[in-house]
Amino acid sequence: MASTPTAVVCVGMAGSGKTTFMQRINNYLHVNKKKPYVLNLDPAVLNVPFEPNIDIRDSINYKEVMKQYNLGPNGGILTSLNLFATKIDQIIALLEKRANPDPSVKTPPPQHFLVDTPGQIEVFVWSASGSILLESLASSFPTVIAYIIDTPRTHSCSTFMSNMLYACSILYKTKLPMILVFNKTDVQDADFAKDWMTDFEKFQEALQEEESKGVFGGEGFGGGSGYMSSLLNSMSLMLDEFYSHLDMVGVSSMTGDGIDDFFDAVERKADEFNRDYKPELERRQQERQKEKSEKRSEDLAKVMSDMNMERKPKSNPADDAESPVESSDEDKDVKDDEDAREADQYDDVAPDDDEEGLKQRYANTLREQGVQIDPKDESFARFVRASQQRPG
Ligand SMILES: Nc1nc2c(ncn2[C@@H]2O[C@H](COP(=O)(O)OP(=O)(O)OP(=O)(O)O)[C@@H](O)[C@H]2O)c(=O)[nH]1
Repeated sequence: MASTPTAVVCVGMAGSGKTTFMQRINNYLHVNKKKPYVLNLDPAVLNVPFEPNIDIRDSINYKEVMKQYNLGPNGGILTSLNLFATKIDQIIALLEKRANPDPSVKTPPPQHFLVDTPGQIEVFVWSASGSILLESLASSFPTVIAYIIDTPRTHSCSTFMSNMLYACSILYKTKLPMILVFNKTDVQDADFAKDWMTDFEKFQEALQEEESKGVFGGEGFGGGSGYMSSLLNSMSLMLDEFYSHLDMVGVSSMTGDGIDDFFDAVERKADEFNRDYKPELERRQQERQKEKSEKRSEDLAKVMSDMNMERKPKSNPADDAESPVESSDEDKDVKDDEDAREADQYDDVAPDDDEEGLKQRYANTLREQGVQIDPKDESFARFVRASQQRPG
């Protein structure tokens, strides 16, 4: 039986090598005769070095969105994603069709959906449309986040910690299994990262070394403060639990090194998704459904109670007092109703005013404004009309 394809969503900071990594894994799967299905969700990318099956740029013109909505680059990407998210049902239907093709179709279904996302990581991860896209994917397929990290730029303790905190925030936001992909290992080996993630003391040693050399903060920041290093120390302790939920791999998108390890990690994370995340996802969906239906019943109850109030028969004066302006007495003339409604717009009567009292108040007000009117002969609507025609 064909297994359900796994969706691999690549996120990472601008320049971390996401697109190059996508190209590499796409190529790897083609070579291994496991042709993937590829989605590009970056509306602003000029050239994609692979052939996406679904491309946001085919349906959304990012430059036109910026022009029409008068937006800057980030607003343009966000709005494009929002517009694209409105089509998510069609996209998922298409992916499901790909995953379960007609038996007459010769080509085997893909085992992976590869998803490239915008370089502005926060636009995707923290936007409503990003959540909709991820949740919709995860409701249908095992979904794994590949967080791409620029290894040479993460070599100092503080940049490493910043990156880990970002990854942590993505994990808690998406609630999906995550693989940390330390990219560009042809330039900088990722062993240091593995050490720091598995051995707290090694991270502390590196921290002390950076401090003693005066290169704390890396890349020319120099110095640092005692406060910063103790903060980093505590954070690395706190992140210990977070690291235990992650898989990390070192790869080079340039040379292809480590890509086997990456797909091993994808398999492990897909199993983890089915075992741990899926039940949780289903529980959350059921909870949301329950909340929705409770809210609907609450709203319905409110509407019903409002209707009851309005529909109270005018059988005794006490009822009249409750609804001074509008009366839905079945026998009442429609014209009267219209008059009452018209007057209602201008009315700020206290709940215990009766109709006569209301007329009198209008008459008094109009008289004060110099309009002479006999309240006994006039409907509310005429009062209102008169008030609109009042002198001055
Ligand atoms: N040496 C080396 N360079 C890499 C590797 N992967 C990517 N690069 C380079 O890193 C730069 C950024 O790569 P991209 O793939 O465009 O990065 P991106 O994250 O998609 O960038 P955005 O489109 O801005 O989000 C390019 O110059 C790549 O050639 C790698 O494994 N090794």
